[in-house]
Amino acid sequence: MTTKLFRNARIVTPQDPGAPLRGADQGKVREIEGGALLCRHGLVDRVGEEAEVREAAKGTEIHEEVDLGGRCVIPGFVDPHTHLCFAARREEEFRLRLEGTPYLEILRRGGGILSSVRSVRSASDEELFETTLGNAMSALEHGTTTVEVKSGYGLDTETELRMLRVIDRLRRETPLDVAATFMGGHAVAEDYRDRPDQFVDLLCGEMIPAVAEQGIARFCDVFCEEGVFSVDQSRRILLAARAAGLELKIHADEVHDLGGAGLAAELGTVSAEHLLAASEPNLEAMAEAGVIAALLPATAYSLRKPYAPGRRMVELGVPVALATDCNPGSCFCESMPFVFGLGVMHMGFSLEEALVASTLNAAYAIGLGHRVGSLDPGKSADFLVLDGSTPAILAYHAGVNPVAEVYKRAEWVA
Ligand SMILES: N=CN[C@@H](CCC(=O)O)C(=O)O
Ligand SMILES: [Zn+2]
Repeated sequence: MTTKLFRNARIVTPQDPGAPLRGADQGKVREIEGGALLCRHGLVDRVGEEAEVREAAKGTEIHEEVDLGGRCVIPGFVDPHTHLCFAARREEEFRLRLEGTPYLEILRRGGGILSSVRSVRSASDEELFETTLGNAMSALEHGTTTVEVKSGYGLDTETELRMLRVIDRLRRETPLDVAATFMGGHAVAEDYRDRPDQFVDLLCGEMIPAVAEQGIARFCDVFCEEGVFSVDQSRRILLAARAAGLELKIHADEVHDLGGAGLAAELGTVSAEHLLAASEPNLEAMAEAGVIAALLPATAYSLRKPYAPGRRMVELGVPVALATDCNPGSCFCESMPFVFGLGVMHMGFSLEEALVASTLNAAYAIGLGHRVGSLDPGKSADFLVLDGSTPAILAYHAGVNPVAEVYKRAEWVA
């Protein structure tokens, strides 16, 4: 382990007050011209103007100095919502959607998520890992240094556990920090199509206890949506998960305003996802309960839906995070810069608000705010060198990868 000094950078980072930023603070960042970052044992030790950092480092042996050429440095992206563990793409379905078939109609016909369930069940562990690894490495090249990954293409105990083991292998074999989420409540399994409550029984009575016993997931998530799980069924699943020691997330009001955002507030989930159709009173309730909105604009783009009311959420005081939702159906996108750009161009976020949403608040959305998401002393030295001098490059240089270099724990990884 060495001490490294990264210098000649324009550093832009949120400063962590110990909680997600919201309301007027959603865009609060620190900008340091001529900045330097002193890293020790893979952690941030000092950050500030170069002279100040050097002064503080006096007497410390610096093993390596890196000149970052005046480029912009931001914290590594945290992607707090993905389904990137899958076995096969669904290009044909994308074509169907372009031709007008709604996303939920494809699921109702046995395609969509259920088609991914069939391909995951028939893939070997190695095949599943290879595809997952490819998606994760692409995310890393686009600046994601910490990622949440959900199961949910198994829908039976054995395959859900298998997915979670693959996700755990991703954590062990790549530089990424990985948060695992159990999402057996992603759709009603085909065998249970006519008896969804029995599938909920299976989730609560068998799958959740098995996942909790193995300790391989931190969160439990559920798809609360018309034709998938009702608010009551979602509540049952989430309460069983909480009783088993899992933390909660919910896919809420993605297509219809079913009241998922209200359930998130009622249960005090860590985050609520999507929220394209959420009602204003339920968003107010989320603000009151401190639930983080994990917004997924690349999904709105891919589904050709109106974007979630991100600006309004900031006004209401809901802490906002951004994520890719990378999955083979509704949104095949592993690029946080693309998501950042959509947030700025279509959701009314300032550059600083989008930066906080995709770093610090995203870290809090997966319970890792104390370790990653900002360049504060004591946190993991995860940072990106952008191909530009300000974070504007992320939205301005569209359709390409504006991330020039990726460092994880102060090591160059991409
Ligand atoms: N909407 C539910 N789940 C995913 C899509 C999963 C899929 O289509 O495979 C989402 O968040 O968009
Ligand atoms: Zn999702």
